[in-house]
Amino acid sequence: MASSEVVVYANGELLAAAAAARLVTRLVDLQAAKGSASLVLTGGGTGIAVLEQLRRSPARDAVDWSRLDLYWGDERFVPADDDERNEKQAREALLDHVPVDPKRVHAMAASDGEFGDDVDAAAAAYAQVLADNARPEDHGDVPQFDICLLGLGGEGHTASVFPESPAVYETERSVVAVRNCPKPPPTRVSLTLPAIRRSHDVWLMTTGEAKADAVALALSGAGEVQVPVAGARGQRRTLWLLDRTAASKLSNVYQPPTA
Ligand SMILES: O=C(O)[C@H](O)[C@@H](O)[C@H](O)[C@H](O)COP(=O)(O)O
Repeated sequence: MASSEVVVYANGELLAAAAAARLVTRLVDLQAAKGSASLVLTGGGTGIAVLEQLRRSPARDAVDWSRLDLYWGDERFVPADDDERNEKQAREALLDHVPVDPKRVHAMAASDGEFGDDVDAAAAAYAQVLADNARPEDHGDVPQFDICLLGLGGEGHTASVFPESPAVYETERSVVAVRNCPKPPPTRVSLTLPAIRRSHDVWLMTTGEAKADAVALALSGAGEVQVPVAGARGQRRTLWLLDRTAASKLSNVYQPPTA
């Protein structure tokens, strides 16, 4: 398993802008190499801020948006038009402004969608979407995502996988329903850690003092049951993109000058 890399930015604004620039370059390189790319989006303030910055980037349309496969790491199980939906926030921030191929945008079901309020059916259906999009070279029922973007919570959750929750113990399924989620809204659909680990690259992006303990625990070898983000590792690369406050409990990492 590759070691983690840490990059610290002076503040959250710079982190989001630099992560967006990094994403453009990586997607362009992937498309140059293999004609397409796959990206897993995340909810949360930092994840959406990166998409906002990507929309505003002068290099944005160097990406061939029509050859990008888009997935979500998790989704709030609420009506499609609810402002809490990660998909709605992603569309407003970026996807409605670029020419993505609708057939290649794989959103998780909403609670007023085809499965109604059956969140287990919604989770199973998304697992099937992943299986349907896995190729023989992926060796399993989950595509080998090129990049998986994730945020994290102060207690160590990532996607909607929380400490000591049923989801964190899941070793077989790629997607699960989450109930009584400590972070509202309470009902969600989430990739599991084994599914996240199918990614080539995992980029963990967060800001704020409140995340510093979880960052330090995850990077110092904490177990994934207590600190789920510690289990969010890429096959090839695990990249932590932090601002100075989120990195404040780390030693021997380069801290840039305050902007
Ligand atoms: O749907 C969600 O809520 C997210 O997927 C969640 O995992 C989020 O990324 C973290 O809670 C960080 O959120 P902030 O960046 O807003 O702190």
